[in-house]
Amino acid sequence: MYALKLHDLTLAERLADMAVDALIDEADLSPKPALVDRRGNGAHTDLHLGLMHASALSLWPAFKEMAEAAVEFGEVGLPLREALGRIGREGEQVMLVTTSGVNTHRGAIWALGLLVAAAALQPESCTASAVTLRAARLALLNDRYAPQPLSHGAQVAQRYGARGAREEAQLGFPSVLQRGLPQLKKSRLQQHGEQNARLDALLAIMTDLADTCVLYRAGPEGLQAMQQGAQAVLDAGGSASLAGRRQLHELDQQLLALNASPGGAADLLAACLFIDRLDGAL
Ligand SMILES: CC(C)(COP(=O)(O)OP(=O)(O)OC[C@H]1O[C@@H](n2cnc3c(N)ncnc32)[C@H](O)[C@@H]1O)[C@@H](O)C(=O)NCCC(=O)NCCS
Ligand SMILES: Nc1ncnc2c1ncn2[C@@H]1O[C@H](COP(=O)(O)OP(=O)(O)OP(=O)(O)O)[C@@H](O)[C@H]1O
Repeated sequence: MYALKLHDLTLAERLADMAVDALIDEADLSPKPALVDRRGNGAHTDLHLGLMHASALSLWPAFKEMAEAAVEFGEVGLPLREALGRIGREGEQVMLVTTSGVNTHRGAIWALGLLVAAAALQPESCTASAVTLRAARLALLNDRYAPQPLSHGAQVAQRYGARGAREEAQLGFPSVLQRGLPQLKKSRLQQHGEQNARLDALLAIMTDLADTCVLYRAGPEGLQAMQQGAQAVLDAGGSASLAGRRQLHELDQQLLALNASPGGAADLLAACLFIDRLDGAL
């Protein structure tokens, strides 16, 4: 009887494992303000934790296929970009079948798909800055086959001129590189515990993000409440401190009252956890 060893997995399989792990860790992290977590559904009537897990697992083949496409094409270019677009759209259909039509991970497929492909292109060069730069170069290419639906993100981009998921990737994930990852490392160094460090990373992302989920559901008022409330938690000492926890509870209540779920920030936390694990892992 042989046990399957980690290094028996292909590069694409290991990257798909890491992407799904990041999604499950994000979903499980609690207490996240107004998001689905171990406590409940947050501001979502149509989501729950089991659905987030099932959705994350259903995306494993899509992430694997994206990594395989990157290995096959071997360089950043339109053929790879358009293959990723096709696989991403197919992954979205699998997600929607799994969830009976509910959007659980649309933004996550986009962000993690690009990052998985960027990692597979050059596994020996997977520092945070190297992998986000390659992901940005992929995101900048125009997929000729992408449909142009009037998505929630497109609607608030028109209404408020907000920078959404596409631009965040095209800029090389500044919310992850400049906010999430530094805060994750800082809170770990302060011995705040891994769960608190991850919550602090999510809050750091929320302080500055134009989260189009929040803008669509609650307008600029909701976005301001999210950004300022997240900053208040960090200023009070972060999620590991009692004062920070009180602020976090207040932020949760405020965002729930506004129906303002920061789904974009949650996706970027998953991206942050993925990148954090990538460095030196391949
Ligand atoms: C670019 C995407 C995310 C569409 O973006 P758009 O803003 O138009 O759509 P939508 O309103 O549905 O929002 C997408 C999701 O992004 C997340 N998000 C919201 N705000 C932000 C933000 N500022 N930064 C990052 N993510 C965000 C949220 O989870 C949101 O639900 C993507 O779905 C897409 O275009 N896919 C096409 C298929 C493709 O090319 N796939 C490639 C896979 S690598
Ligand atoms: N833990 C989480 N809880 C809730 N949303 C999350 C979580 N993690 C990631 N998300 C992201 O949030 C998005 C879902 O948010 P939302 O329901 O506002 O999207 P929508 O489909 O645009 O809006 P609506 O629900 O109004 O139809 C998904 O794209 C998903 O990637």
